[in-house]
Amino acid sequence: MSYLRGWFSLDTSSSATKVEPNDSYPNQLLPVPQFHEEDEDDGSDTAGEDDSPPAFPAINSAQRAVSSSSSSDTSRGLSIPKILTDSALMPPPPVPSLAIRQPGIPPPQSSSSLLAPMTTTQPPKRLSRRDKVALAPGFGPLDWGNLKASGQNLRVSKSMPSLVRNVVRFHQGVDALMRIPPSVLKLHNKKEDAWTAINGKVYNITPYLPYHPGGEKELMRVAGRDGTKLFSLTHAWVNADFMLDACLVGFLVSEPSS
Ligand code: HEM
Repeated sequence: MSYLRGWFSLDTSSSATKVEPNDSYPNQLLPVPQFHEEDEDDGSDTAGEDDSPPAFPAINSAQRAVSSSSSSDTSRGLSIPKILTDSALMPPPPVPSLAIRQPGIPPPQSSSSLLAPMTTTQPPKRLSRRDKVALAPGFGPLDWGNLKASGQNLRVSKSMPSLVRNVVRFHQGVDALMRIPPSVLKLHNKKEDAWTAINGKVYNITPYLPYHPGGEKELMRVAGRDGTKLFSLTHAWVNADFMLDACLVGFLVSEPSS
């Protein structure tokens, strides 16, 4: 208890008694706890233990001095915040009338509108120039996904020359991909036997032709040659690696020097 005595070496009894139950002391300040001399060490281990917390802020602290120097709490913004009723709160924003909105027609002008700016209601000009081809029933993106997952060998096509088919099958059999120079790639430029190279990988695009959203004609423009540039210029966002993974036949290599 000696350390406690140190804390309360000042005249605690007098400062504590200044706080009357009805005094309007600031909310933040707790009344100074009463300190009783009789509680002093009486020889037993626990009898003199005082569990009452120390005054906070400390009795002589600057905080206490400042707060007790002013009589009005509200003058220093120390009042308890009031809970506002619904009617005293800010009204909610108006509900946007999305239902009346039509593409290309400006929405009603309102400064508080949450609608997207007008520019996004028009389709991008780039897309309107494109020829999106109506695919035959059963040839949508999901159907292509199902065909890939079916386990059917898409690296070879029934329509391709049997010699080519056998070479591709042979490589598949030994789990090796072919090294294809441009001169060989060039031979595969017909619908029934169409290969193209995208980012160094050579794909058999014949099975994908009826599934291509841009149409067979456009896709055939890259048959028998490196289509990386045209592919990227048309739709760089398309993941050819994923779309055609089941059609991979080999890698494009430079022409062997003989
Ligand atoms: C060789 C691999 C190719 C693959 C895997 C492929 C795949 C795709 C895919 C998935 C789409 C739909 C994209 C979308 O809706 O955002 C598409 C659209 C299209 N593709 Fe390809 N494509 C290929 C090559 C080409 C080539 C060489 C051309 C020729 C210029 C072409 C022309 C188009 C066009 C015009 C569209 C329609 C774009 C649109 O709807 O805005 N594609 N293609």
